[in-house]
Amino acid sequence: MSVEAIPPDVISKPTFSSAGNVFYGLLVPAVILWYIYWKLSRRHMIKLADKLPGPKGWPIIGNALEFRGSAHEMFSRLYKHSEAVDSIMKVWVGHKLLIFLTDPRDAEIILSSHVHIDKSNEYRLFEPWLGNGLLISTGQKWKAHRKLIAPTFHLNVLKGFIELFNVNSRATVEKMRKEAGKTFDCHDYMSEATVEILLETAMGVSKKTQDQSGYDYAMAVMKMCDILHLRHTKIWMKPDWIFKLTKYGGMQHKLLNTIHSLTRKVIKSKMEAWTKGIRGSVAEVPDDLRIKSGFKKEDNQVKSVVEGVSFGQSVGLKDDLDVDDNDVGEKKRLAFLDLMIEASQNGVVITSEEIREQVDTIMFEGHDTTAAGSSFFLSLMAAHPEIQERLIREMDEIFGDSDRPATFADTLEMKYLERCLLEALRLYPPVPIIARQLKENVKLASGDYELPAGCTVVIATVKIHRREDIYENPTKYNPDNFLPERTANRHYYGFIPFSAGPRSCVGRKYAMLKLKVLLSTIMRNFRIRSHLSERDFKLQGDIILKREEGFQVRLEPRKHAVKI
Ligand code: HEM
Repeated sequence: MSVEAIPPDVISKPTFSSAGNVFYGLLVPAVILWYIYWKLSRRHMIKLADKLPGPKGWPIIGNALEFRGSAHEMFSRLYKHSEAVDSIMKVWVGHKLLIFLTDPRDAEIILSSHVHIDKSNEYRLFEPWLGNGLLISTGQKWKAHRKLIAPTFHLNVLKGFIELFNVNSRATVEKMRKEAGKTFDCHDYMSEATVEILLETAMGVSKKTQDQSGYDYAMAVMKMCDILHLRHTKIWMKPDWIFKLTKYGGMQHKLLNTIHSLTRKVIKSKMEAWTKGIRGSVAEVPDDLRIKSGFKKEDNQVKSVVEGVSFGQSVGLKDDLDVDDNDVGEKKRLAFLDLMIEASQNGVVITSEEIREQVDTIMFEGHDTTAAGSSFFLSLMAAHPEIQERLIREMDEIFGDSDRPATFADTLEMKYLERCLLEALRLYPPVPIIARQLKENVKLASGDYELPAGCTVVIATVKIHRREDIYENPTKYNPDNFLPERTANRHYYGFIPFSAGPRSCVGRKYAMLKLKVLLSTIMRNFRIRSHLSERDFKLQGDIILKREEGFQVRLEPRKHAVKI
């Protein structure tokens, strides 16, 4: 029979099925061989992991199916599993071993160490965005840059930002006033405000000279976080070559253009000012505000121990942000981007590419975290009217009917606001987990467990903050949890919204001071209302903790509103 005589469908079928057979015939043994090789090469890790509690998984994929569904579903599922175990839980995601820790004594072993400071592999996905900036760098580079950057967030630098915190907080109140009476998502306003405040303080440029608004930047960051979260939780999205083929690869490319174009403009405009001999922020402070808010001598006389307690840190435990003023020479007391540029002029300490990476890092870490923290704070005020009334009384005691801007001394008087804020960061820590890659085995303090080298250890801050043995009635929003007598004997690692130890947050004092000025300005002008209670919060354990349904609130202008 000639080939032409065979009908086409008869020819194509066996050809296709034989190619498929060959493919599957090779794939299945390849996967089995890889699995055997992996089991043998990781037998030490697997042996130690077998002794740890955790949900049962499947061969090869492990517990990867736990990470299906929306960010809220994933968060709730993992949270539920963690309730079935004591203070440690292992999860296999394919061949990756994640170990969640929820005991403050174990968190201390990891976070206080100078050995376990390497970020886990998951942070690698941030590289196209943040390069090798402070958040993900390691070794000598991290050490040198941390030493350079930490002093730029010293309290003496921050006190110089108070006027700009006020100017921007008032502008935010003015924008929000348009929403009075309507239900809206306050997170959008908080994001824009925190980006613009960073531009005008740490970066020292005027938000007016940036033709792209802080809002566009903040929205691009939010979408980037969604993509990164997707890649963290869906194992097939991890290899770069697969990711680039998906629609998300193209989206990431566009979002990074928006993000990097803002940071490039910021650096360019700062460099121009620098070459003209201008140091410090070029942002405008209206004359009347400058005169009224001018520095009081006593602001500078606040002892660092008061500042230590006031900023939510335990007395006696100091880190590189708590250096005495005498240790920080006059020259070093420059704001972040001023100092970066000065250092780069000397050539050796930091290159211009490294400056770009650090600016991207500070812009991201400095705005999304505080936007989430302030949005949770406002949502909680709406959900707890009696707490809100007490806070408003404190505002009235400090400011009376006056529309004067807040001074640094005022922020120290905001004791109840501080407690409300710390309690918001306890129940809803903007960074809900912290992950590290272990280079060596680690014995835990909470039980007879040993973590194997090579695993990813995840400090579950959000769970530590809700432990019954640390907080009475732990899921209740109760600002009195931060009364001095209650914090005095608490385990230091029982409250770690800013992490702790050598890789703790460099921006924590900046964050607290800025939030006090921003939130007090809002509370002097509005009462916050909502039809939702705290039980309705659907948490989304993204890179940054958020509410899936958005931060819906309604504003009720107060009688003695601050005049703008
Ligand atoms: C409420 C606000 C904030 C919270 C809850 C927060 C929380 C944290 C946490 C938990 C870490 C450790 C992350 C990890 O190890 O994976 C961290 C690191 C960091 N934060 Fe913040 N942060 C806040 C605000 C800020 C601000 C305002 C800035 C800068 C202006 C900032 C800059 C950084 C940087 C650069 C790091 C990396 C430090 C290092 O690895 O040496 N953060 N932050």
